[in-house]
Amino acid sequence: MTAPIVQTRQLSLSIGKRTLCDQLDLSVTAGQRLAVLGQNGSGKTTLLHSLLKLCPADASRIEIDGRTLTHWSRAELAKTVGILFQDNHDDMPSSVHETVMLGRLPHLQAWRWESAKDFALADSALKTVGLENAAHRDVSTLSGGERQRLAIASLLTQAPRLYLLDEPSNHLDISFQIRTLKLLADTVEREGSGLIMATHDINLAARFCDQVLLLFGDGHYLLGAQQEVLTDAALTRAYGCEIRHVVTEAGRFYFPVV
Ligand SMILES: Nc1ncnc2c1ncn2[C@@H]1O[C@H](COP(=O)(O)OP(=O)(O)OP(=O)(O)O)[C@@H](O)[C@H]1O
Repeated sequence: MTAPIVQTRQLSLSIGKRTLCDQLDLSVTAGQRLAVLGQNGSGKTTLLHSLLKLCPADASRIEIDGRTLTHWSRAELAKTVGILFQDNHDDMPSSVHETVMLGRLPHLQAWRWESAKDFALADSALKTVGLENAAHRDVSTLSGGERQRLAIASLLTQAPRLYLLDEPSNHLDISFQIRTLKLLADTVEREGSGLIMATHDINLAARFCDQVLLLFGDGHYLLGAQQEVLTDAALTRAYGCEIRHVVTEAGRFYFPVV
């Protein structure tokens, strides 16, 4: 069996006195995609951030490439783990091209400028997300969806071994949601990297992820193959509203019953 890229061993996450998840054993191997689902405030972002030492958690219970997080420096983590934050605030004036080049920053050796390969990766990532004609524009002039695509291009330029995505479909229209998630899923499969995405979209999770972690917000969770976890009963319990599914020629679709 392939060694996990990321693994947690009995990881518990709490905020104040509230337990978000209790004794979580998750693992993502090369090519795997895990969706994290749950109500607002159930702990999805906290889990993603804990895997990158961005919030307090017991780092000795998290392993990246077989090494506990306690032994990873920030610089090493920046080369290996890439994160798409839920909200991208670009307060600094910079161009689209400068922003996408930031993805190469962790890979640059001290006192070395970007190489032709770095520029080629950035150009290719911009083209992939359809922003090649906006390279010289200031980021502040981009629409919300274009900013999200730029953030994804930066992540592709970083080419991490583990992709952590917090609401990757935010701001994207329905066509770009599908295109972007297909692109990320294909990238992960081709590069043998791993992906964990927090999302509110059960249908995107079902379509693009093979595993699902469903958080109930009280420390309990379900983790497993997506068909096993994404049952109407489990989703209804997790979201506190009735959820059902239909099976169509295009696949399984989930919807809330009003
Ligand atoms: N620094 C903090 N101080 C106090 N409470 C916090 C802090 N960070 C997170 N929380 C709380 O922890 C809980 C989990 O937050 P988290 O952002 O992980 O949820 P989420 O599942 O990603 O939510 P959403 O779907 O709304 O993005 C929330 O109730 C949040 O208010």
